[in-house]
Amino acid sequence: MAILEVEDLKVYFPVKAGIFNRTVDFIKAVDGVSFTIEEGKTYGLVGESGSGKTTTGRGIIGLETITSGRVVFNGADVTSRKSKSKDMRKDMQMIFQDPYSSLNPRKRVIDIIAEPLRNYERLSKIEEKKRVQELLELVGLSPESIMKYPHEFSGGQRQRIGIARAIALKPKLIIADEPVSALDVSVQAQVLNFMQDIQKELGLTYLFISHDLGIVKHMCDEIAIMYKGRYVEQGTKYDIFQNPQHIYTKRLVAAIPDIDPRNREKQFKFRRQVQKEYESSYSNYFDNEGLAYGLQSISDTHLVALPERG
Ligand SMILES: Nc1ncnc2c1ncn2[C@@H]1O[C@H](COP(=O)(O)OP(=O)(O)OP(=O)(O)O)[C@@H](O)[C@H]1O
Repeated sequence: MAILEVEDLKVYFPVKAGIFNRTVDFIKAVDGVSFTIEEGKTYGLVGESGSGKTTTGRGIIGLETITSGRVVFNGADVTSRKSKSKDMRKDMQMIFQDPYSSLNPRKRVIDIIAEPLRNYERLSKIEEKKRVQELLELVGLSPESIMKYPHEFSGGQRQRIGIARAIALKPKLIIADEPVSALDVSVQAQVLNFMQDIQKELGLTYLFISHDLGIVKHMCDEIAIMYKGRYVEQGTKYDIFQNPQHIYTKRLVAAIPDIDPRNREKQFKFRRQVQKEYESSYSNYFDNEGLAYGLQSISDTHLVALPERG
């Protein structure tokens, strides 16, 4: 069953200028994005900085005003802020990139994690403490940490606190925006594996936003590649990694480092070949403004932004 359906989502930011502060242009941060996420799956949104990934996530959850398009969550239209019911706000949560700035440094762990509970549930102080301790245990932190402050934890532990807060209300969908990119490489894998464990345990669905194709390969069932607010390609993990069709995707895939030294020569050749193809065939893949074309379907699961044939 589809838990999230996004149809032709656009989020434009006005550019203002002059003494009258008039809108002279728009930044098309998200420019017509459509996708569906099935319950229990992880859908990856990949792209370089500024491609519109974060704005897509923020638009869906209601942190950014949607210019046009439709968002359907669990069968209900939640496109506008007003249409987002209390249940929807509970069922859709976001994990942010930077565990250092997203946790209030002046609040104790108990207050950070209990905040969503206080907004939505009426628990006694004793029940609340018990729930927060259970959540801490679930994310692998000691229940005794409830009186500590964020600075007393490492980066990986802080992200676990952010995750505990996000799962406190037992949401259905979590939008994870670069959840490990602020962490040391050594703790990234731990947090990612832990996210997969709780996904199974709690039946969560993830919209997983990342610039790192290697991480997305590890985490996601379906993947979309974004460039300047538009999709260049969407498909299953196999479609994107074994059969990339858009030159932009090919470049990203070719750039993933292969840790096996025996593959180095092969990878180097592949990279050179892709770069040549990029230079010689750019106009086959991007329009006059350097934007991706509309998506064409090349199989049941695989969409590629190509000029219309004929
Ligand atoms: N509030 C805003 N006002 C104006 N422009 C914005 C705003 N938020 C984002 N943008 C612009 O929209 C575009 C997309 O930004 P967005 O943060 O969604 O990209 P991203 O792919 O998530 O990149 P990053 O990984 O760097 O966050 C960028 O050009 C950005 O400067």
